[in-house]
Amino acid sequence: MQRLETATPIRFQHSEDYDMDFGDFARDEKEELDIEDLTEPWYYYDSKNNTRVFYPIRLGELLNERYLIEHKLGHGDFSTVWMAYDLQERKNVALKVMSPGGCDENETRIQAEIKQRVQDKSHLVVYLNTFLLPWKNDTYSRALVLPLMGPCMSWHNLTKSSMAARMSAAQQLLRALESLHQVGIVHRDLHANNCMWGVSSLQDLTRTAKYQKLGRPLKQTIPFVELWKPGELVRPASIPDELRTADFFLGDFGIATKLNDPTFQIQRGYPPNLYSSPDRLHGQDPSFACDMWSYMVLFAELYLDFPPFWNTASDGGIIADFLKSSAHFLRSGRGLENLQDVRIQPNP
Ligand SMILES: Nc1ncnc2c1ncn2[C@@H]1O[C@H](COP(=O)(O)OP(=O)(O)OP(=O)(O)O)[C@@H](O)[C@H]1O
Repeated sequence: MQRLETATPIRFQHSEDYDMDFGDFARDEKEELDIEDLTEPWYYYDSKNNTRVFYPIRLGELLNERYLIEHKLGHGDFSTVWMAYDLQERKNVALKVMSPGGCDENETRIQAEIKQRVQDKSHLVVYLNTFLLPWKNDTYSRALVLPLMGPCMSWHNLTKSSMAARMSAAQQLLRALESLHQVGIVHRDLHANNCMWGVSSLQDLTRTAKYQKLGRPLKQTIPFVELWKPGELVRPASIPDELRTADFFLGDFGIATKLNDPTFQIQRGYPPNLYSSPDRLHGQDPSFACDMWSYMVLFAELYLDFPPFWNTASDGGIIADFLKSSAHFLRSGRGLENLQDVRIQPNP
């Protein structure tokens, strides 16, 4: 069996974790397309014409002499998120590795503020630790060590949840927002991908057993870019429903800000249109109201299984969408068939 070689001797929980099995490389073009469909685009790693370059990482790499990268969890516009095993504390964590010059400074600062000032953090995904990863020049990528979460909110998992579980999620999310607003923090990016269910502990499992539950990683070397260190595109883990818990969390504070504190710069950025309050499009200052608008969209989604506005590009815009979804909702539960075809002329 091939062994993991590192400068410092490391201790694993299970002898088989010394194994170098970190998933499978794609064998053909179809598997490469499967990966590319679900991962960050390769050109995010290219420093040419790119202001937010991603830090290349590969499975099996040991970061900060402590975090062994075992799987991929997801990515955003500013980061990649990996499942890692913390060899020091012997637990699974999520590592959010942010590209320099994006929202990294703001997210770290807001998270520090949350850690220090927010009383009830039980529904917020707040960092456990943070460290810097050096590039070959004087640049650094900031990594946040986060508690490992389950899947994001999606139609797929809502349809498998009882109404009681969905309303409990709505209540937990409202508590998360309340605890932020109490200290003057506005999230500004509330949407389904930033809301996550909890996950049952994978604590005592070997890496092989974790791969059996989450799917074996499928990976390819980052193509087309001349990298300064090795890196891989990895298809994210798929967390099965049986591992999802009823706990609900709010994460991603990249564009959050603190009201009435000029030392916090307002980051550019919006949630997806579906969740964005109209005042944002008119350049209004951040307020608690913009979070509450997005919260009500999420609440409607939790209640109905589908978002209240889903087709804003269609004739009639957002008002028509709203009426269409109300009609759909009323028809499904209360038998008002005639509301089916609501059409409104676009406002000139
Ligand atoms: N603690 C966690 N545990 C498990 N998965 C996570 C965790 N944090 C983030 N993820 C996954 O990684 C994805 C990207 O994370 P996040 O939204 O924080 O990145 P981002 O770069 O700030 O994104 P955006 O472009 O939306 O601002 C999430 O949608 C989620 O799937």
